[in-house]
Amino acid sequence: MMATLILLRHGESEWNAKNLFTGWVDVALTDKGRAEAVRGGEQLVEAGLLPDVLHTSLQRRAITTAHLALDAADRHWIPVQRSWRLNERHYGALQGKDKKQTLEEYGEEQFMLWRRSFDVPPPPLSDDDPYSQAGDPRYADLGDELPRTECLKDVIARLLPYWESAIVPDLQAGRTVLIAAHGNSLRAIVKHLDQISDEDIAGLNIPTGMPLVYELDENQRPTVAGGRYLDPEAAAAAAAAVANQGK
Ligand SMILES: O=C(O)[C@@H](CO)OP(=O)(O)O
Repeated sequence: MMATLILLRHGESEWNAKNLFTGWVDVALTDKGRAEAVRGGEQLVEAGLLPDVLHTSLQRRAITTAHLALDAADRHWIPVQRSWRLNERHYGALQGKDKKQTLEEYGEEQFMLWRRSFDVPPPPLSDDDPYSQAGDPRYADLGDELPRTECLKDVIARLLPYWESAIVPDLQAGRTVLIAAHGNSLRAIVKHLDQISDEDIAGLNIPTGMPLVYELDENQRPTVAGGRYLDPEAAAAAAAAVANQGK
């Protein structure tokens, strides 16, 4: 069965505004981020796209964004499933670090390897770091699976089991599925959907608070590669700004 998938990165967070690496640190939305989320919901209504089910990460910025967007669309009541597998990429020892300072300290090549390479994770975050998630009750069930750092390849490996077991069944039932998640967990989904190479995915950036819509065939393959943003010009400008963070 054909189905519609809507990918929504959270609105601007407090650490997006401060230009800090965030990863699994559970920061809130800024006022601008909250407004982006509401606007995202209004865009869904304008496009006639009404989600039937919601999937989110376990992180506040995605959960709040989904709530604000769905509330604006009068769809706040739809069923929701949350999973750590949709969380942002764990940014290891970079969590809490300033992006511009990191670029200056380590140089552009290393900075971009950590930020956008497919398989080079940042150094791991120690469990006694103030920005560690060790001991966070929401991840208590993960045990040894709790990441201390991740590259995009790691994100895809932990996300795909959830994609297959929780999201694909909703798509197969013909539901309109909203996934509210994060820059790098959504890059992982887009890479999978559009079969983007390990090299080319480095150039793909996802803006905050802008719905990206895919029509999927019965095998969950996009009918149009890359999907479509509901406001393509604004999305292109915002994605370019994400690409240039740190500069
Ligand atoms: O800090 C992060 O967690 C992510 C998303 O905000 O940043 P980046 O775009 O640099 O991967």
